[in-house]
Amino acid sequence: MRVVEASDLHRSYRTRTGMWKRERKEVEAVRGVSFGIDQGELFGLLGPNGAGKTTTIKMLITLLLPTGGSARVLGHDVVTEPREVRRHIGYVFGGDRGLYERLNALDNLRYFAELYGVAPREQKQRIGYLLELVGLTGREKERVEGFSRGMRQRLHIARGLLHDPEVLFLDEPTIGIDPVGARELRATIGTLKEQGKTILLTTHYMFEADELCDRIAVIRAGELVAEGTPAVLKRRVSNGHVLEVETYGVPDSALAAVRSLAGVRTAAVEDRGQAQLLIVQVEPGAEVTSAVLGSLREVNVGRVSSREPTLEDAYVELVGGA
Ligand SMILES: Nc1ncnc2c1ncn2[C@@H]1O[C@H](COP(=O)(O)OP(=O)(O)OP(=O)(O)O)[C@@H](O)[C@H]1O
Repeated sequence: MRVVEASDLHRSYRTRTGMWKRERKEVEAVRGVSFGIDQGELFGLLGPNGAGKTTTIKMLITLLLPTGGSARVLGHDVVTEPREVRRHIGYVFGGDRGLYERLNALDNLRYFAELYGVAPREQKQRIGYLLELVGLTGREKERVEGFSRGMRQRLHIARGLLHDPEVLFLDEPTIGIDPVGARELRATIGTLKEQGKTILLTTHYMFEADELCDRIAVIRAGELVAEGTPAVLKRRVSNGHVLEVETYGVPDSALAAVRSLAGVRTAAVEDRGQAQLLIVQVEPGAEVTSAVLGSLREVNVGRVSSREPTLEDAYVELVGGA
């Protein structure tokens, strides 16, 4: 049995637009999404803004009813058995709402432990353990209003784990957190996985997904466009290599010339301070370096390098144009 199973999930929203002449509009946020997550797996759901990730998660955690299709968590239907589903899941949304600012961390956790029905005699030990897990031991007597974003986010995770759920939904948990804090949070997520939790994670950081996820699904405009391990996605989309050329002012004609070369799959330009980076996805087995440099004869060229494709390259190719 799969721990999380989404079958042809649909969700549309009715919205009203216009101040005077009110028009009803229907937005199809999720259009037939299916996937499964196995016990102990860390599954990543990736996609651009507005792709339907949060809407999908909200249906799985029983906060939103599907308008079509179905989903089960640990065998329980999210529509007909929401209480059973909630008993076994925890969720953490990025951002810093949902904590009591005037209370300290410990009292926040005590309050939510009570709310989630954690037995009184277990509360003390459980809260102590979670404070340790998220690295807030020693800060628990401080009011949340003085906490940094990273500390709040760690407290959110502790809150989501109070009732020791088997399945965790983490929606952009590292958003807005500094690199050191984000790294610590990733380590915490890794620990949870080692403990056997089944986790669904969304993130906009591709290296994070690559580092943490066993399997990834990419969603675009409400539909899944790819699914597989990070390695498979990288190979499936970009089984060649990537050539990077540092340049200073690439005219469109030169870019077009590079794109039309045999062996070049795609080429794009990214700004890097004063310079620009020309990123060329190369077909497997093709050798295009001298031809690319030939197309750039009129252009000031800096460092030239070749590298393996990253998950971000694969992602950009998958959702390109979204
Ligand atoms: N309550 C709502 N009412 C109307 N439309 C909504 C509502 N919530 C989401 N949408 C729309 O549904 C679509 C999917 O939104 P959703 O929040 O699921 O995307 P997302 O992939 O989580 O995006 P992000 O990466 O920005 O968080 C978007 O077009 C959004 O505008």
